[in-house]
Amino acid sequence: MPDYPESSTIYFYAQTDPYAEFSNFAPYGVAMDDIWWPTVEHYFQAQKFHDVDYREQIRRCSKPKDAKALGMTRKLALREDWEQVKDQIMLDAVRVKFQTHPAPRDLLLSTGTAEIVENAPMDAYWGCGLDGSGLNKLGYILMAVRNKLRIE
Ligand SMILES: Nc1nc(O)c(N)c(N[C@@H]2O[C@H](COP(=O)(O)O)[C@@H](O)[C@H]2O)n1
Repeated sequence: MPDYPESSTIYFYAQTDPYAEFSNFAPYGVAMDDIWWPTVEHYFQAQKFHDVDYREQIRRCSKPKDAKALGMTRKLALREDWEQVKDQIMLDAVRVKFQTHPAPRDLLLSTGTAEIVENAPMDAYWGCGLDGSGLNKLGYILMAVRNKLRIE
């Protein structure tokens, strides 16, 4: 594994690009409260809703992009506390993913102290957005999980 100088930045996004393992769309399942979710994306999108049947419909999607599409619907009400809980939900699921699967964990640890950025053009909250000025919340979560894995 290469070493990364402290100043380098690692970008990830599509499943065909380097570091695709860092994406929530990557095929690494997570067990959350004894339920298995095919990807972090499936779990995250389902948590937007209280409706148990709809959550299960999302869990059963064959592709993460389909899970995301179901999560984007506003035909069903979002849980009222979503804005307050979504960061913690994401952190918990991403942490479980990297605790569960050695391949993405080893890749994450190999990045040293490099900055990690989700290069998502349409997402200025979890990613850096079109002009790079987005909040990159998922990148910060990955860096926090990396720190935690190091001390575990
Ligand atoms: N691969 C991919 N495609 C997109 O279109 C995306 N927006 C993302 N980013 C991920 O989307 C999730 C956030 O969804 P919400 O907008 O909050 O419903 C989150 O997993 C981002 O990492 N990725």
